[in-house]
This record gives sequence, structure tokens and C-alpha cells, in this order.
Amino acid sequence: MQQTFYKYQGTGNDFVMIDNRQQTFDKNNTKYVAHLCDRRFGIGADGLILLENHDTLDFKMVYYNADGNESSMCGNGGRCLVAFAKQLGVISNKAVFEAIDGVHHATIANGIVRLQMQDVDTIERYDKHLFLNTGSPHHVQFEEHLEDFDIKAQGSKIRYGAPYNEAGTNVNFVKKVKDDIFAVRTYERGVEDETLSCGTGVTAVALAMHSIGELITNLATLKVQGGELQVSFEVENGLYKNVWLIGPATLVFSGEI
Ligand SMILES: N[C@H](CCC[C@H](N)C(=O)O)C(=O)O
Repeated sequence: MQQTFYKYQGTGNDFVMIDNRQQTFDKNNTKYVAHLCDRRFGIGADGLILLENHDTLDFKMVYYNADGNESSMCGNGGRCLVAFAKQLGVISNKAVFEAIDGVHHATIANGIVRLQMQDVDTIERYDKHLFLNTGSPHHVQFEEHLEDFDIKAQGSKIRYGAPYNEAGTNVNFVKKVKDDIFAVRTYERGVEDETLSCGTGVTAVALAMHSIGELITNLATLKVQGGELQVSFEVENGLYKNVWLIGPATLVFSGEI
């Protein structure tokens, strides 16, 4: 049976999007999801996202990494899904939807999506890195030579090494540009390579930088390989709330297979 597929990208983090409101997509076929994400034999993407009906909210988000496995929250994917929902006429300029990490609010205007992320109440601080969960797990560490280092080799060593092991984590390398501007490169679990941006990743970097005093305002600009994202937040007694991931989400193409 022919199926229409859409391709969206949010600052270079790209996704196959499927309108699964009729529940026709075979969600258990890991091999097929990985095939659709394959950049040679399939459509090619960092992940695949299903838009599904929800009893009380605008829609439900189901996210798969490029390896075909369902995974934790995808911030850029959430932003792209809001743009996709608008394109389908499911929403107009705001959305409330359910994802694996809970309910998210979002707005969309002129191609820019603002996505509220979950509150963060724990940021673990170690000698040379920080660890926190912004809907997905993130290891954050400074890297002076951000422009020219082997992120795939360095990232996978951390992702598969102790204490993360097989379950893994996403790995963010950060360099302060100035004041509230940081450059970030991310190795993503489940893609097992660098992605051009990672939404939950830049959110983790912004909150981590604030927690160690490297960011003294509550709005950060994150320069990623695929463009720029902003993260805004409020913080009270170590609880980060009203966290928003802000940036563009763009339709690349649609087609039938
Ligand atoms: N690879 C991540 C999920 C997608 C995160 C990323 N694409 C984002 O924008 O947040 C994980 O398995 O934890």
C-alpha cells in the first residue's frame, strides 16, 4: 500500500515524518524504520517520527532513532512535528501534545517553533563533565578544539564507555563563544554519529552552563553545525522550569513509496 512520507529538518537534524492517525504504520518493524532512515538505501534521516491521535490533546509523538529503535524525547523532532501538524491542519499556531517524556506545549510562527521542554531538577557535576536528562540523557563537556576533532571517535568512546555502557547517552562538546553564546557539537545515541544539531542536547548545554556560572542570563544562543538555536528558562533553587527550545523547522520534501 502506498504511503506518503514527509521530510523535515530542524537546524540540520532531520526526520522522516509520518501521519499515523489511521494507525497503518508497522511500529514493530525495527528493520523497516532503520531502512527508511538509511541515507543510501532509504529516504535518509537521523530519526523517524509518527504523528498519532490523542484522546484529549492535539496529537501524540512517537520517536525512533535512525537505528530503528524507539527512543527518548527528541527536541528538534518535537519542533518539526509541530510544523508538520500545522501543515496537516491538525493545529494552527499552538499545540499541546504528548511525547514519551510527558506533555509539551508549543507555538509556531513564521517557521519558528518554540517548544517547552520538561523541567530539570538534577544536574550532576563531575571533574571534567556534567550529566543531565532533558527528555534524553546528555553528557556535557568542554572541548577547546571544537572545530577540528574526531567527534565520532571521541563521542562513541564516551557513549559506550562506563558508566553509560550499552544503554548509552548523547555526548555534547561545548566551547564558549562569549557571554551567552556557546558552540556545540553532539554525538547522538541511536544515530551513532554526529548530528548537525540536537535539541535536547543544546537544552542540556544551556542549563549545564548556567549551573556552573558560565551563563549568567536565562537565555542562551547555541551555535550548532546546522544553524542556531536558543534556549530560555527560569531557575529557582536549582529547579530549571519554563524551559523553551526555540528555532526553525522546515519541510524538505514529501513523496510516496
Ligand atoms: N538520540 C537521542 C534522541 C533524539 C535527540 C535529538 N535528536 C534531539 O533533538 O533532542 C537519544 O536516543 O537519546
